[in-house]
Amino acid sequence: SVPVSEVVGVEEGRVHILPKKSVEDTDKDFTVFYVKRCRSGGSYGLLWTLGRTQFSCPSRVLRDQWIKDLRAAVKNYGPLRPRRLLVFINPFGGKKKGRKIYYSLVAPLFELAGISSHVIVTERANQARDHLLKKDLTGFDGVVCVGGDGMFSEILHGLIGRTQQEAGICENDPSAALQPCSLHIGIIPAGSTDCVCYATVGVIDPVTSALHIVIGDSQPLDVCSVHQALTHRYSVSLLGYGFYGDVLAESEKHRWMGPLRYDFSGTMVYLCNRSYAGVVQYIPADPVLSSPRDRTRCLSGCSVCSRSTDRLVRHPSDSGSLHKSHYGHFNSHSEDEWVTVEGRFRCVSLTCMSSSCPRSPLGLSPSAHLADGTGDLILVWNTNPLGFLKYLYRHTGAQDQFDLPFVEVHRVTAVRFSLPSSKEEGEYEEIDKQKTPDSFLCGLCCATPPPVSVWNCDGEILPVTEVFCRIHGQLLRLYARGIEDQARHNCSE
Ligand SMILES: CCCCCCCCCCCCC/C=C/[C@@H](O)[C@H](CO)NC(=O)CCCCCCCCCCCCCCC
Ligand SMILES: Nc1ncnc2c1ncn2[C@@H]1O[C@H](COP(=O)(O)OP(=O)(O)OP(=O)(O)O)[C@@H](O)[C@H]1O
Ligand SMILES: [Ca+2]
Repeated sequence: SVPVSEVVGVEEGRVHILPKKSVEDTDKDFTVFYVKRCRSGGSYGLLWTLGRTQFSCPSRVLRDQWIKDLRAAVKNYGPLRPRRLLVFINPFGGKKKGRKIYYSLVAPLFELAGISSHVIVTERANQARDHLLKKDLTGFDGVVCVGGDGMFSEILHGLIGRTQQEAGICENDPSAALQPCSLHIGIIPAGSTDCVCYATVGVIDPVTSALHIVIGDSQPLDVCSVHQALTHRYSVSLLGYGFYGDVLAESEKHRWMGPLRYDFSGTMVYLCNRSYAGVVQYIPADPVLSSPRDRTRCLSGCSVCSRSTDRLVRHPSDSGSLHKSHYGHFNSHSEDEWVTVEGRFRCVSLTCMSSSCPRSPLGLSPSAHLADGTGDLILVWNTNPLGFLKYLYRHTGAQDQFDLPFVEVHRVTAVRFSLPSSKEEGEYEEIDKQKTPDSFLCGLCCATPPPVSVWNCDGEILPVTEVFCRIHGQLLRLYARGIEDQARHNCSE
């Protein structure tokens, strides 16, 4: 059996869609297309492909009746199925195959499902963000991003910005309760790093992602806002200072290497053996609800995330509406709720989700949740080179990277990072001014290592040191359903 919610389309005759469309127009046949699951070699989640079954009826009348009823059933069962989508393709992302991926694998599925799309192939960086901020978006049910994490970040900033503009909310105000976005985002992976796709679907596969869009799956997602002075950025996968900031800054110099630049830069930065002084403050999340060390995984239908949705609905300040952040009373946090730690760190990372990716199949924080309104703060204190290598290496397998004496992980709702006050006032500011991306690292020959790092915000450099971050529960919705548990589904190999 196939659940009606997973039927993609019903066509007259004997029809094939992928890899190429062909129609044999017969009077008594019809073809049903649906989601078919298969195991994915190596990845954590399940691959979805387009299944098809042909039916033959004794008469044309009966065939037409079947088609009509099936189509009506599909329509009734899919309240969130998109009808009209705005699609942005980054033609230069990853292996520059965005256009081909969209037109050969995704567009035919949209057509089969009766979805109309307005496609924009971008001509410059930030075009998609600017479009979402300024242009008319009436009539669209969602936005599709064909590209990698960088392109997703554009869509994220455009959509959150537009939603706040329309709601009259000031994004630069760290205490503002941000308005959740009403348009869904679909990610068709076509970049060199597709971490958000991997962490929300479990595989990097355009057809799987397109099918999640077609059937109108909905996965809420926590977003971290990062504030400094009067600027703000958003992050979903990694906000990292120290090692991850340095790796990103170094990798910008080696763009020509493609995705390999992260391994190269990672090795270089590792060999530089740096640590940075800082003061980290955080507001712990309610420990009764979950813990980053509880060894659970946020999978499709996750109960921790569902309870968080319930909290959103029940919260008295939210007037029973899902479309309001449950951190509306942020200002009511008194200073004594903040926990403060100070010292030298190899890295300070904050992630709203597990951030699993092919490089690290369980992710930066394997038990983090996609939509629980919290983030995991990982503090790696300064340690010897071998210890830090052990920490990094544990990301590649199932060994617990938090079970090390110099690593701490906290589930939090807000984080502040600042420089220790013992330093002469203004000293760091001076250093900040001198720092340019080119002189930031000079390989292994550095005589005087820089005293400050930069922040890596989902793969983009934030050239600031002191930040204030807040997790906004379920600010976004993706056309996804989280990682499906392989054990709960029958699937072909
Ligand atoms: C010994 C093996 C160590 C393997 C360590 C693997 C740790 C992997 C953790 C990955 C976390 C990814 C989080 C996602 C971030 C994305 O929003 C962002 C945008 O795409 N990506 C990056 O910033 C890109 C950040 C990329 C960071 C890659 C770090 C690679 C480290 C390699 C270290 C080698 C040391 C070798 C010493 C001999
Ligand atoms: N037409 C364009 N020309 C140049 N840059 C673009 C264009 N469209 C989008 N971009 C930018 O390209 C950057 C990288 O895009 P994307 O994430 O899709 O690919 P990627 O190969 O995974 O990149 P990276 O690994 O560098 O993050 C994004 O930050 C986006 O703003
Ligand atoms: Ca979370």
